[in-house]
Amino acid sequence: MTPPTPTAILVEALSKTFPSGDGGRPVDVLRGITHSIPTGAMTAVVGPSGCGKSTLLFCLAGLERPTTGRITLLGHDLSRLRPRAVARLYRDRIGFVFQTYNLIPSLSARENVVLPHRLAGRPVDLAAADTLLAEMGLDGRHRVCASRLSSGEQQRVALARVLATNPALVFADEPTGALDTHTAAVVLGRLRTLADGARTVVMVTHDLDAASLADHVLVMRDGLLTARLTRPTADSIRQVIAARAPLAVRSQAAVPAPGGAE
Ligand SMILES: Nc1ncnc2c1ncn2[C@@H]1O[C@H](COP(=O)(O)OP(=O)(O)OP(=O)(O)O)[C@@H](O)[C@H]1O
Repeated sequence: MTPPTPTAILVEALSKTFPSGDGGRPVDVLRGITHSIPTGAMTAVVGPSGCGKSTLLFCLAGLERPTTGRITLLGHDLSRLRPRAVARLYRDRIGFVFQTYNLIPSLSARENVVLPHRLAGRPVDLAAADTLLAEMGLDGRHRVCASRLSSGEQQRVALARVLATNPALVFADEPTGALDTHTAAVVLGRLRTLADGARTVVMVTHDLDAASLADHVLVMRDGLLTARLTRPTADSIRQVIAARAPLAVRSQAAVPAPGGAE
């Protein structure tokens, strides 16, 4: 296996414009983002609702095609990758925890967790799936149909499904959105452990306490990256979001070390 490169994702001059639904002006959701996301670290993306966080995540993950710019994902230029190769990357190296969970409603929690292995024709370890579900606080729920699980339970099954494939890179869109504080801490702890184990985690979140567990925090506003913070506290992230100042000002003044902007 080739050793991991220090950069998991390289984003160059990324823009994304959506056509307007009502025939009006197109919407520029991402407006020129250049950044690199390091391997083996946890990166959180924060910013006001509608600033483009999920769109950025989907572009980074190869699930949304950029309007302009280039994304290099685990060493692959996404614009040159055929859909089958993207599918292979997902099968072998990437996991995505969707905001909408994307479970198969008619399958049990356990069958959802082992589904990627079944689809890939790999051996299935039901006991390991149950252990993961128990770790997510879903002990005894493995036989329950996904459609009968609460939102918070579905969210944790979705994470267990990703963990089951032990991916090199995990994307998570609001992974604690439906969870109470205790369960959110469990989920975040698991994502943190992944990064501590040299996996790459990229998470979109509204929760600044969750973001403060990340090694790097990207602050977005109006389709732009406005700050990059290293190991910031929740308060320093809040300050940066509130400051609405240009990046240069923010990086010198708003965030004290060690939570300073890069
Ligand atoms: N497929 C699409 N077609 C048209 N507009 C879209 C599409 N997807 C997203 N948008 C628009 O792009 C903007 C950014 O959406 P996005 O979901 O990326 O923001 P966000 O920061 O993740 O928001 P939130 O925090 O509320 O989830 C929004 O105005 C949204 O309506």
